[in-house]
Amino acid sequence: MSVLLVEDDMSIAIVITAALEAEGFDVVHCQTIEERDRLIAQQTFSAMVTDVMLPDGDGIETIERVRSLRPDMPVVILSAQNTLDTAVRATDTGAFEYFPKPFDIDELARTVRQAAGNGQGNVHDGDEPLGDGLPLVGRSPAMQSVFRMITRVLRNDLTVLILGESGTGKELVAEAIHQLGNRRTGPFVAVNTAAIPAELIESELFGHEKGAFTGAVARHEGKFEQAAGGTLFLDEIGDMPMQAQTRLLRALQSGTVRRVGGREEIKLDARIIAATNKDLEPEIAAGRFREDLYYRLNVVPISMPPLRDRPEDIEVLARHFLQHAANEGLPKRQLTSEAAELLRKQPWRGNVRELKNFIYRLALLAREDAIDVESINPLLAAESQGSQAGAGDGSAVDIDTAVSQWLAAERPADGSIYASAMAAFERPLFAEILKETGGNQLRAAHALGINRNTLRKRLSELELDPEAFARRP
Ligand SMILES: Nc1ncnc2c1ncn2[C@@H]1O[C@H](COP(=O)(O)OP(=O)(O)OP(=O)(O)O)[C@@H](O)[C@H]1O
Repeated sequence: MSVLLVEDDMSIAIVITAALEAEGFDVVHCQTIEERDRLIAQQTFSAMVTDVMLPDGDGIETIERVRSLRPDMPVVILSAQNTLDTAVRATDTGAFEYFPKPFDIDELARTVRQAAGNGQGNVHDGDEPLGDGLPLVGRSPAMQSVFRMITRVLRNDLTVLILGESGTGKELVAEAIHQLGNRRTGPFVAVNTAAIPAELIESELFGHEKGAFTGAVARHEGKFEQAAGGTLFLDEIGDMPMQAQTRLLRALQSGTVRRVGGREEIKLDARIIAATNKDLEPEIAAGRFREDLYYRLNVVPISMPPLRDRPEDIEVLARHFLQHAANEGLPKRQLTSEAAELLRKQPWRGNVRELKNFIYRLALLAREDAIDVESINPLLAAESQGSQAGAGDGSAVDIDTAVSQWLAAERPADGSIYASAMAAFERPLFAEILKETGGNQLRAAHALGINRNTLRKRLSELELDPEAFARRP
């Protein structure tokens, strides 16, 4: 069996040729689209392995020519542009498989064997319009497998369960599946099942009829109905109350929902994507999560790796967020490579969300257009102080304790408690922000979200001198 390899990077071509020959294939190698088209017209191959960026064009854009001559030849696409967009473009061509570079050569060889053995390459019909791509970035192998999983569920309605710590991008993945998938013309309805009071969750999800319970003054459409023709994203599924879990399971099993207090069976027409940051197996063992519901939801699991396990994504994410911040009107900043290295070394316990917030703050507060280590250090110091202050019970800063301690120690005369408390809070707050901005009042007012004149007035009332925070050269 022979395989056509289209790859202009000779070192990669040599490695792939050796691996495929070891699998028993004859490898015909060429470096351009022109040669590819000529060879395909002359000869039949069991499979083709092709790079995307070739000297005379794009290997994906021109794939139709290959398809029209050899519709049944499986195609394996290799790409150095590790974006979700490329993964989607590649799979939308009907490619048998897509491999982001760097890839595991043995896996590639196994895949080619499988593809050639199958004799048919079309996973998708290839006629689908392409999605717009989404700003989901990442170059780590872990994110590349997330992209591949996404591409596999775009042309079907399988239920997807997205697992991962808070801030790893679960909701963004759900949106990507919706926006790039078959249901993109329908609505995307997201429900945070943990944020709805237990007694309201059923009526939120399934709707209710007028008079179903006290307060049900009118008929209400549930989220399942609202998502008809589109996608229903059930977030924080691990925190769903038991009774609602039972109703959800029944809905998924029967493919219908019934409004609370209603008789009518409404056909379910939404793709379900669920997500949780909880490890569901211990929840099942503890009797807090229904095992049968878990199996219903866990048809295609996608695991979002924590950011600390994929430091190679930090720099691309940081640059991506700086660009976004600039698009939203913040100053356009560049990151020096030393600064990127420093960001890579941080633990980012809040994952991508924490990094994103940090980058936006940096974009706002940095004094120079080029963000270097000196601009980052003070902000990192402020972050770690913040997290130490809240380290006691692992929660955020305990403001309640601070208030009661302050009242116990400093309680002013009745009638002036509010003003004194506000001053007590404002003083360290303004000092902290001025420290971050090196005494720049304009930036501080921006960061605080208050008018510059208000800030100036309050500083003078509090007898805080912004000059005291100016950075010394
Ligand atoms: N790979 C990524 N590329 C670009 N932006 C990302 C990526 N991952 C996450 N983000 C951004 O980080 C933020 C947090 O992501 P998201 O809300 O999807 O996380 P989550 O896992 O659903 O969090 P939670 O469990 O707390 O709901 C969002 O603003 C999202 O746009």
